[in-house]
Order: sequence, then structure tokens, then C-alpha cells
Amino acid sequence: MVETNVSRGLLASSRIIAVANQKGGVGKTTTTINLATAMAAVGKRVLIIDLDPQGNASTGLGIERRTRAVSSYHVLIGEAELAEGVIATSIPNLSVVPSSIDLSGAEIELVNQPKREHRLAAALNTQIQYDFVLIDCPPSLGLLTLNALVAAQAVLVPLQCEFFALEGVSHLVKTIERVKQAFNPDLELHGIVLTMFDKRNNLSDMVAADVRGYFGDKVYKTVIPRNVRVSEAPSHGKPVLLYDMRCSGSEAYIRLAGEVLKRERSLVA
Ligand SMILES: Nc1ncnc2c1ncn2[C@@H]1O[C@H](COP(=O)(O)OP(=O)(O)OP(=O)(O)O)[C@@H](O)[C@H]1O
Repeated sequence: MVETNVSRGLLASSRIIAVANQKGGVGKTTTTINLATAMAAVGKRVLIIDLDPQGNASTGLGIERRTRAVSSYHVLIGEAELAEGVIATSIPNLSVVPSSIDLSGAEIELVNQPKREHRLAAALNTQIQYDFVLIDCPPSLGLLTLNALVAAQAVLVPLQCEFFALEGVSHLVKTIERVKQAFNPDLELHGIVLTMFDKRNNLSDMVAADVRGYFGDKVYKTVIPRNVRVSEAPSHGKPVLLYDMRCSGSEAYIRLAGEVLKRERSLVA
């Protein structure tokens, strides 16, 4: 039976958004961390689930490896409850279920398990209350991302302004459609955010125009600029919003959060 969002205890008041793109290095983790921080700053209770074996979301939030005794891996394979994996970050209202390197073996471990695509959805069937759960997906369309898409109500796609960007995202959109048909009828594309936009480079403008031409209003108005402060922040274990609140990257993520929350209000209205 397909488990619907309505039947999950957590979802009476939570929205689950998967941050996904099978292409590597396009800004999934950066977007997850900073969008979550900006939402937390306006009083939303936010949980990040780090579903990427690289664990960059966990590291970028200052969660040291030695404190990750229970990770998203344990939750996925059913060795731990979601609540056991939750760690509070230094940011009020923002918690994370960290990832660990074990997660890289999870796809193989789960392959012969029953309901292998529903593991995360089942783990999220809990009474823990958050306004938003953001899932940072790995750069592939394997079983980990599939679990995120089955658990989520919406997908937010960071898209780097570069050649072939549109081709990659079309593939992802087809996958979203397939997941919708097979496992999760409620899933929808929340929006596409253009990342690492370089205003000195004509290619960025061309890609942005192409993507807007194809996806129309699904593309958020906010564009995340390429900004060195954004790339420096993770090595300090901080979201860029804490590292340098006034830089162009921080300002863009604050605007993006405003747009996402506005779109949320119209989606759930
Ligand atoms: N707006 C930006 N300006 C400058 N650097 C950025 C920006 N966004 C992301 N980066 C940098 O680009 C790299 C890739 O970003 P990020 O880790 O968020 O991508 P990802 O899609 O999560 O990667 P992966 O697919 O490997 O998980 C990182 O080094 C990050 O610091």
C-alpha cells in the first residue's frame, strides 16, 4: 500500500522537502543549510536530514564526526528511531540528523529489503513536530534519493548555471513523475533555484533564460550568486548566514527563504 502523507503523524504540521539534483556540486548542501537557517531565523522549527554519505551538511553545521553515533544510516536501516539521531545545532530552532560514511553502503544493504524505497518515509512517521524537514540528497538517483522522494511532499532543485543544466534537470523531473506514479502521488516540484550565478559570465544569463523559458514560474525569482563567502563558510562549520550575514550569498538565501515560505502558504492554503 502506498503510504500517503496524510497518514503520517509527523505530517499533520510538517512539510517535508527533498533538496535534490543528481548532478554533483550544484549547491544542494549549501542550499539546504542556508535555507534551513533562514527559515529557523524567522521562527520555523526545522530539521535537516543529511542523506549524503559525504556528510557535508553535518560538517557545515559544525557537527563533529565523533558525535554522530546515530546517523541517517541507522535510521534508514531501522537500527534507530529518527528521534535518536536528532542533534541540536548552534542555531536556535535548527536540528540535524547527521550522516555517516556507513550511508555509502546503505544502497546495497537495502537492495533486498522489503519496502526499501519507504524506509525514510516510515522513519518520519513519528510524532516529532517540525515545521519543515529538509532532506539533503546525494548526487545520484539511487535508493537514497528515492527514499527522500518517497518521504517528501515536494522537491526543491538547485541548478547551477552551466552547460547541460537543463538536460540534467529534465531527467530529474521525469524521475519525480515516476516516483509520483509508483510511490508518492502527493509529490510535487516545489521549485528550481539557480545557484552560483556569475553575472560577469554570459553563460549564466543564457542558462537562466533557458531554464525560465522551460519551467516558467517554477523557477524562483531569487538567484543565488557565486560568492566566495558562501564557499568559505563550511570550513568554519557555519552556515554563511552566520559566517557573514551581509554578504550577497546570505542576502540571497534570506530572499529565497521568503519566497519558499510564500509559495508554501499558497500550496497549503
Ligand atoms: N553560491 C555559491 N558561491 C560560491 N561557492 C558555492 C556556492 N554554492 C556552493 N558553493 C560551493 O560549491 C561546492 C559545491 O556546493 P555543494 O556542496 O552545496 O553542492 P552539492 O550539490 O551539495 O554537492 P554534492 O553533489 O557533492 O553533494 C562547495 O564547495 C560549495 O562551498
